[in-house]
Amino acid sequence: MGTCRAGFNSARALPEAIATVKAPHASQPFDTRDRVTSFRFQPSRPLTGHIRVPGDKSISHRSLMFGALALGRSRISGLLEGEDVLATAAALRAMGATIERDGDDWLVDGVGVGGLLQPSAALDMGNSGTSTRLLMGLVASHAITAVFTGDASLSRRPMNRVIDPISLMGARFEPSPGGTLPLLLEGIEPAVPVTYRLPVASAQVKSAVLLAGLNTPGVTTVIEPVPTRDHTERMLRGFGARIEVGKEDGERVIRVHGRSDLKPCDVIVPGDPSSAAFFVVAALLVPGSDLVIENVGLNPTRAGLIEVLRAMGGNIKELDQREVGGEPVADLRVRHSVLTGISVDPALAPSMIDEFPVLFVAAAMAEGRTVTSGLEELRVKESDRLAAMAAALTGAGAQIEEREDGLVIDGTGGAPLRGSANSRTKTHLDHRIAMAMAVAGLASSNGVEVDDTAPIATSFPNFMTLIEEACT
Ligand SMILES: O=C(O)C1=C[C@@H](OP(=O)(O)O)[C@@H](O)[C@H](O)C1
Ligand SMILES: C=C(OP(=O)(O)O)C(=O)O
Repeated sequence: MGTCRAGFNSARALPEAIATVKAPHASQPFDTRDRVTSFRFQPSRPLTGHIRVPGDKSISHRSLMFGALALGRSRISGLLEGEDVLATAAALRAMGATIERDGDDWLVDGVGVGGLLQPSAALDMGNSGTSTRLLMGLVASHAITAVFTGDASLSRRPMNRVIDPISLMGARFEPSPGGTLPLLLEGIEPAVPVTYRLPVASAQVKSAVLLAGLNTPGVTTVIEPVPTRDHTERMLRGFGARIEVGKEDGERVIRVHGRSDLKPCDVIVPGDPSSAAFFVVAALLVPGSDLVIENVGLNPTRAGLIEVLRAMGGNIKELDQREVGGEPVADLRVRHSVLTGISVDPALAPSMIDEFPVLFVAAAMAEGRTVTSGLEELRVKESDRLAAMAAALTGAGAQIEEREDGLVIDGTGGAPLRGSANSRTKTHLDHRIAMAMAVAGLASSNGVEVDDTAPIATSFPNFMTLIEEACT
């Protein structure tokens, strides 16, 4: 097993190791527990004008990670300065990378593939599954030991999906019961290359294995039966990694050749389609709206929501289609539309996995029934998003049936939601629940109370400001 540099004694039991290194939580900028803020989202005027949502979260995490592994200086424009991405930045700094703001850009001075250093304290991942799982992959093929901690939501999420493949590569884990955080990871150098077929459609698991492969001699292969977001593949190519993507027997196969240098890059991060989604649905639902959301990333592995909303009758036009930083981008013009319920093809789920909470809001005001299925993954996000949205929308006056793998929603036919005045959405530390129900409030007749808006800052720090901008 891997040799341990100074800092951790890998033979020590996990709780003791964590007690020694645990970062003081209250001082972390991404800890939401001390600043619970409830807010009542009131019926809105039409959404109009032009807005710009912040940078893509997935691309922002990856630009910091790949910049940290490159030899030299990368410049990132449009980085999302949300708490999740800042957790990634803090962890990479703790492992030797230099990451600083430079005007509106961010500069990353990398340590080279294989050059990450032993962190001297636990890596606090806050609320961020992407930070945790991708960084576990990076640490796995270095001779370092790290403890990963997170908030109450992240500490409930399953990590065995990453522990399993990374253990095959030789890394050793001491997770908390059920394969959760806090966990200790003892990396190994050299790790063993594997061929791994993903048992679950997850870009985080795919990326964790590929990132472990970067510092592993030989070829690490991931077989992806169901395609998921492909930012890791696209960006690694941009950073000069030796990576091949092909199709074999109908499945995507990705091969990364380890131990080759990454070159620094200038990355331009497009606007996040998962953040734009809240404004797309708000503009579709609030009568009189005509809103342009500029610079939205429309990578086909992320654009499922737009396809579904159009199939429901949503008036969404792509203006000025172009390429930004290797990703398709357009400005979206969205006009109020009367939506019709549909049966959502479960094959589309990976391309809109984070957008279901707000799709459920759209469905709650559509004409007729919307049926969703194949969504078991939503139960292991920041919250159980099927249960949380079923409860929240029922409180807001919608007709919902919760099934094991999806929701069935009977819409109002365009009429605003009319919840009881004292019902309150429970967000369960989940930014997407908070924002989806904010949209429900804008389209309601008497408002929707959200119990805790603090988690919104994990992915969309200026959400409230943009609502004001679009609604006035
Ligand atoms: O790779 C990524 O950047 C992400 C992958 C998705 O998670 P899964 O891989 O768990 O589906 C998504 O829900 C998350 O917000 C970001
Ligand atoms: C699931 C999400 O993020 P993560 O897995 O990074 O916490 C999300 O942003 O909706």
